[in-house]
Amino acid sequence: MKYLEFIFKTEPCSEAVNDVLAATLGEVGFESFVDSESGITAYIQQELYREELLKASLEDFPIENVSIGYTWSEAEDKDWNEEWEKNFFQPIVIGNRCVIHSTFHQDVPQAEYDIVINPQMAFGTGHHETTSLIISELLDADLKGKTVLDMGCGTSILAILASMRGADALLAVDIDSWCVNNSIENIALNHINNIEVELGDAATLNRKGPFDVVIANINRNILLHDMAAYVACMKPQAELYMSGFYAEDVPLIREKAESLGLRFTHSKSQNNWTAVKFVRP
Ligand SMILES: C[S@@+](CC[C@H](N)C(=O)[O-])C[C@H]1O[C@@H](n2cnc3c(N)ncnc32)[C@H](O)[C@@H]1O
Repeated sequence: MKYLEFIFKTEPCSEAVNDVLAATLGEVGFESFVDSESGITAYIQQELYREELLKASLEDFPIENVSIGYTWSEAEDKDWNEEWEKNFFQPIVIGNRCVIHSTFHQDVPQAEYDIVINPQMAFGTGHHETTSLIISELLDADLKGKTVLDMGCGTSILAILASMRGADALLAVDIDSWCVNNSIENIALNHINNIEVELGDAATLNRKGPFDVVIANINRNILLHDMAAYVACMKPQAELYMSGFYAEDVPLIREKAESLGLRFTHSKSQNNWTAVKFVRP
């Protein structure tokens, strides 16, 4: 999947301005944000980019007297891979119980659950708040013998942990063929044999399941759009864990989930990124 890299310059360049800019960009399809000295760098899937939406959102920027300029270019696939390996991906321990590392790491800390992944271009090393929040939820959940759907699986890190915690008959789905291939590789690296991987989106869920647990760490707009399809393949008493949005988006997510008959259990946040849990009564 091709990504575009946007370098935004903000004036004044403050943390508050850059946080609001990241939230604004998230609403028009941008996925990841890196702070820089003069603003932020943000990434969007090429096919999701709409110039008119970006311009309209910047015109409506909610803080007054801020000027925002940008340049963009195509992000090279191979650079992402190298960047991850060189700069970003260090072993991480979550909840003192789950370590995530790659095959190239030495001196990996010991933990109850040891997940090895080669992320390449797929999202999901445990370093992003949204992944870490869902991992914490899965460490608390009773997954023994449960059927699990991992929507937007990325590296399949969440499905792999769910399988290690006793879940059975898991399905991992991603819209990006890079993620599907990477998931297959990671599942094999962890010697797991009960996760199926499929390329697709919510449309592929027709007649799948029903599942005891559904996980979806994607983004606010896709969750709002696809939540009905997730609920349609949940058993009674099934749990739905979602992340990929900010604390201020919870009322919207909750309103949608409750309109589909789900019961809100709780939400948890890290650096304003938020995960929620719902149950189907
Ligand atoms: C934020 S990443 C989460 C990856 C991993 N589950 C984790 O928690 O680290 C979101 C993933 O959702 C995938 N995705 C985006 N839109 C999707 C859709 N409509 N249906 C399924 N997957 C989608 C992306 O390709 C990406 O791999």
